[in-house]
Amino acid sequence: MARLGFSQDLGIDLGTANTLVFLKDKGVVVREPTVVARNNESGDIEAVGSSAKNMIGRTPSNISVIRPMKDGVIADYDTTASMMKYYIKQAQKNRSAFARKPNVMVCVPSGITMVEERAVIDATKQAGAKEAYPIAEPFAAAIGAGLPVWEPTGSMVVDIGGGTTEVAVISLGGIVTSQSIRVAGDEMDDSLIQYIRKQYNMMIGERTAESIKLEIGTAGKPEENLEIDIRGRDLLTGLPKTIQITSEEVSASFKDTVDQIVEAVKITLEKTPPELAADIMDRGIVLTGGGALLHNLDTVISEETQMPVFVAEDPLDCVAIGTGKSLEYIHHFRSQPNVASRTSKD
Ligand SMILES: Nc1ncnc2c1ncn2[C@@H]1O[C@H](COP(=O)(O)OP(=O)(O)OP(=O)(O)O)[C@@H](O)[C@H]1O
Repeated sequence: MARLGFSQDLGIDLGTANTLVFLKDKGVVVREPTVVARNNESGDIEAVGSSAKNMIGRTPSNISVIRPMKDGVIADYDTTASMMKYYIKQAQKNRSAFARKPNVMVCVPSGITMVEERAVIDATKQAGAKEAYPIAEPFAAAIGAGLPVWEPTGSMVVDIGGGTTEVAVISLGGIVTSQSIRVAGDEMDDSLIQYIRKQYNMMIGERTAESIKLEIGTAGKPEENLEIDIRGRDLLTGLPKTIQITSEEVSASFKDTVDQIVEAVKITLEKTPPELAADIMDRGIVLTGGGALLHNLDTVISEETQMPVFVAEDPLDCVAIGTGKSLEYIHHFRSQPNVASRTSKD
């Protein structure tokens, strides 16, 4: 039971696709899509998380489904703050009425601008945080993946989320070099939607595109050419129709995105000092984020870079676990904008 005046601090992975809340001593207690359904007339929130995601493409005119984060940053400030407030409440349902407000460690992309980072800090405070401490997403991902970030050894992490891919080399508690590109899992879904529109004159929704990716998507050429039925709207007749699509077609539509991810990894390796590059060669590159689960992506990155590549355990949870674990070092992070990369313990 919560003690008087006592509050459990939180780590939040505020992602483009998913938001996770880590409660100190408990682990990940909230794992929900970053989606909110709003009533256009009253402005009230109708649903948050999975129930709002289920409404995508299926709403009447008086309800809008909003994805308040885009490319790793806040696209709709008020909706983000309301959603975070809801998740913080959900994470702290056993909180005493007298408990102080929690301190919150919240992840931000490493390529974020000061204005974008300020918006994350302010939204987190508006959602109920006493103080909000930004932490660079790849740094949190590396901690969550169990990499030795505080040691004098090079660790390379590639966090492939919904909106951003973050590549970073970390040593001695700081980011030595990094790349952040606003291309990740959502871009693959978009490319598939565009491919089907051009090739088959058919419109599919983003939820359908994502489920095709999860079912038969691969990076590179698939080992087996699977075929599935998909349903959408014929753009010529306006009527529903079903087509068959193969895993080779799906994977070909992801090629541009996969190439951009590989390029970001190569650029980061080129900028890595030789001692650290040697460490990475020994220990390998670690992939985190939901995009790391794309079939064969580890093999493609390994072939292109000639480095060993591993997918972290629970890649979708790494950033949240990392934000939670860094709560132990909260005094090393300051509640100021633009400290994302200043993560040194000293
Ligand atoms: N099995 C899978 N295969 C391929 N992609 C997957 C799989 N599972 C999840 N994804 C994709 O991972 C992405 C979500 O990952 P994650 O939750 O790590 O992102 P996020 O933290 O919300 O985004 P960001 O870090 O960009 O802000 C989505 O694009 C989702 O479609």
